[in-house]
Amino acid sequence: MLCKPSELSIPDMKTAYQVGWKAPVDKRKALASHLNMRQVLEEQGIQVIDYSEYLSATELKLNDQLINRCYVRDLAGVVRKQVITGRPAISMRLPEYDQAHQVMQSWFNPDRFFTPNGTKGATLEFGDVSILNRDAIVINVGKRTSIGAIESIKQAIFDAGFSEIAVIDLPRHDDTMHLDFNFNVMAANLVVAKSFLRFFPLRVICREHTRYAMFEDYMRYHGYEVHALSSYDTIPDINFLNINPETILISQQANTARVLDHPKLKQKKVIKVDVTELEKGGGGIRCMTLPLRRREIS
Ligand SMILES: NC(=[NH2+])NCCC[C@H](N)C(=O)O
Repeated sequence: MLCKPSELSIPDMKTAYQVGWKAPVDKRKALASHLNMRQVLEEQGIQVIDYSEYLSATELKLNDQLINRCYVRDLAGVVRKQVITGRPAISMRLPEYDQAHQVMQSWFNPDRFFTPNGTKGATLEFGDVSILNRDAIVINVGKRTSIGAIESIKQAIFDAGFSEIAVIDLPRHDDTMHLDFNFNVMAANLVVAKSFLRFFPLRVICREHTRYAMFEDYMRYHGYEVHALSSYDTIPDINFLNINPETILISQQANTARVLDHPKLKQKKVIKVDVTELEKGGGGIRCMTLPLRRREIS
């Protein structure tokens, strides 16, 4: 699932600063980048849906003006066959979460669509969630996602067949905001992470008990080597999308010589796409894509 960028341009640096963006944005350039990314995904055999195309004219009038609407990753997540809806930590994103959830709800069977009954203040943005394998899911409770939200989705995750929820608590800075600014899966046996994650313990919640594990030990336990980066350009380098197990879709701005410099990535097919204008809003390709259905791998 995607959503085209807003109909509003961000005219200058002062405005960009006030809305939490890095730079002014030209809506025409943003749309062109989006359509280009959409085309690449379709060429790769992915069925693409833009939720805004399912909104009524009145709803669209509002949606068109929501500057963060292209960052659909945060809205919801699919764990196995279960859709779980998110809840934003910043109120300017509330309308788009609501609208997208309403559209999505009409696509899925009610027993596959779970809206956690968020206890007060519980927030859950799916840029903070990463599925490691059939057993384990990693969630960052940092700047955007709260520990209370984990309580409300824990049972749904276990019911979906997972046995571990590994909770990390990353620094609450802009460049470490979501898990996917710091960490991403690169291959069946490789994850990329900013090197500072090495110092963080994870709280691993299981059905019956809780244990602690250091980040790298935990990854190793699940068969992943950590490709640790000590220098990086956060969004383009780390916020890429795995289109399928063989192919990575990454920003043109990414330093691929650095990010993809690993023996386990020699066979990887890498597709670069120019999303520079869209990255100015503080999100990258992963943030701009919400995978709903994935191919089962053996
Ligand atoms: N999954 C992500 N990293 N999303 C980034 C969202 C950025 C957006 N400007 C926000 O503040 O919410």
